[in-house]
Amino acid sequence: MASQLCLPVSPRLSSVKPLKPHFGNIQVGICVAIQRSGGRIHLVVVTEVKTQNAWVTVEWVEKGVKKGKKIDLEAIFLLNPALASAEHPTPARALPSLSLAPSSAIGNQRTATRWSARIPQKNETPSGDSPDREKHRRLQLEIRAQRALAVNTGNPNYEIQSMIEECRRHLDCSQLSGPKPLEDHRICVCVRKRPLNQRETTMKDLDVITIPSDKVVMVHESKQKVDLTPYLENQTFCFDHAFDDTASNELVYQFTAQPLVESIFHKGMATCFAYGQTGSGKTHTIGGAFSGRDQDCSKGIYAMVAQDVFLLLKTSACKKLDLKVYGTFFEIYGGKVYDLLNWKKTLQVLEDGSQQIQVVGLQEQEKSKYSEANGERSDLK
Ligand SMILES: Nc1ncnc2c1ncn2[C@@H]1O[C@H](COP(=O)(O)OP(=O)(O)OP(=O)(O)O)[C@@H](O)[C@H]1O
Repeated sequence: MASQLCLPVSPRLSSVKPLKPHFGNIQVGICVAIQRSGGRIHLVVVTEVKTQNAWVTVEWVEKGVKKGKKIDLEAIFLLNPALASAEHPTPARALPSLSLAPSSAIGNQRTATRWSARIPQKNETPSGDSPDREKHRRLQLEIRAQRALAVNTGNPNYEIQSMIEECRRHLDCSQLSGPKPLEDHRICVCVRKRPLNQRETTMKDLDVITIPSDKVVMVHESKQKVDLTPYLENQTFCFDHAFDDTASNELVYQFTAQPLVESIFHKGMATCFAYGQTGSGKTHTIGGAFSGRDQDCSKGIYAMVAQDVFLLLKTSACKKLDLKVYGTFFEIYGGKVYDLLNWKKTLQVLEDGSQQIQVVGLQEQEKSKYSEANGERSDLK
């Protein structure tokens, strides 16, 4: 069984020079596995071969930064025995290697030069190791190659996406915890990341947002150095709460609108609104998730607020106060205001004698239970 691994290489790595025979199949531009001092094995690209000194220079990108290292030939052959020629016998403790050769897909020097890697066939077991260990290593290499293939094939954003993933792997997540309840702020600003949708995933759009903690949003920006080496610039922004793309509407509600509901039962005034560019998830959050054209209104913040309002009304403290719930519903669209409970009647917004903004003539409806309040919105959808 043979697998193909495609890796993009940097601009300076594209020329392929044939080497003297005792260097085996090592040549500039190929990918080889190396072992770092910490024991981690990863793929790098050969950028220079020093025939006199028997070492090669390799490069790779880590945390968005290009790194390089000189490596002894012996160490390369140890991890990549298939690259060793007959004049350079494979060391006894050789690992199964990726047998690498430039693929035919060589195009634009800077971005499209690719290298293919072949996982050794089952009967190509290098000598010295037990069959079990050998099998395990081959499996690991195969998994790694397949993962790289899955991410890399045909993805023009592969290099920058890898940098973002590398950055995420190295983020200090030690302070990560679930969101904590709101402190007593008069204004609370929260941000929610929505997942990439089907179209964005198909187009292999970049996921440039990371939520490293419950209050921080990180935006990854792809930049280029003067020598055209790509690198990441990460901007961080702090908010009262930051929700990642796995957060549910319930969680968002719990840490945003729910404390406001409680405050209105203590003579407070509260406003909650969603703000964001089109398609960012305001309707999903406030109104509920869509399944095709149907919206599950019970999973939206509107419904959760209504539910809690009527629950709190039933508590003995509120019953004594004989409180009533009224709803109004209007839309601001194209600079005009429409009353959604009164056949979209156009309304005027004016300031009253005490400098309060009023939507003049807005219809108020009394609601006595949750289903009425919730049904009201569904009818209008
Ligand atoms: N957190 C999320 N999880 C899953 N899907 C989401 C999420 N947020 C948004 N979506 C999906 O993204 C799409 C756009 O979301 P939505 O319609 O809520 O955006 P919007 O901000 O209301 O856009 P507009 O301003 O154009 O009305 C919808 O298909 C929605 O189901």
